[in-house]
Amino acid sequence: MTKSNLQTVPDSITLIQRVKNNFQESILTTRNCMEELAPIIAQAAAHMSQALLTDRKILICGNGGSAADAQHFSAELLNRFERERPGLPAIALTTDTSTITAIGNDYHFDDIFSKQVRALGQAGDVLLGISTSGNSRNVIRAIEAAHERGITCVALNGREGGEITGLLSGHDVNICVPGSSTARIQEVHGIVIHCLCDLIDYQLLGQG
Ligand SMILES: O=C(CO)[C@@H](O)[C@H](O)[C@H](O)[C@H](O)COP(=O)(O)O
Ligand SMILES: [Zn+2]
Repeated sequence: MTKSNLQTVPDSITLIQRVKNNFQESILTTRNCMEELAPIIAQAAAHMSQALLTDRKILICGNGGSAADAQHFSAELLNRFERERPGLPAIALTTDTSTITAIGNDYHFDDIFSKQVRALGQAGDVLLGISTSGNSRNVIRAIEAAHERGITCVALNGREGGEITGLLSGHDVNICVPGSSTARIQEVHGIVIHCLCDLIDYQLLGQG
């Protein structure tokens, strides 16, 4: 973008008001789904704790900001959250550029997660698939691959849940954040991820 493409810089009052609008929307989106999502998040955390207590693991995938969320969650599990504890087995399927580029190049970008799920997943693991639209093909394929392997799926999605919602079955859990803004949905996803960490630690270690 060149300088001539730029609009005149708005005054700081306008900028401050925009910041406040962002905060306001984020607060509303979060408040609107708290009651509805709390029991669903608890259910997802129970599946994850059960997997971890039986020597299974958590696999996580998503694109863009959700790839960052996948890595955020795996880091909290592998290292620690708020309390001292041994590391917990979790793999963000978004990090190995050699694997991702090889699969994307030789097969299709839609397969970058599903091939890893088939290679690494075991029955009893949990897959956390993150997508604000619920329509990302590579996350959809990862869920299909997880089902083939007897892996429980937790979908962390948004809007009306997209295609992913229709794919879920059995013990799968659908954590769907209503709203139309990807950014606002992602902000709630951040809280959900920290709730999952908190509940997993509580179920594994008891009251801190
Ligand atoms: O973080 C953002 C937007 O806030 C973007 O990087 C966003 O995650 C990407 O456009 C993703 O590809 C969107 O995918 P999804 O959430 O619909 O599955
Ligand atoms: Zn983002």
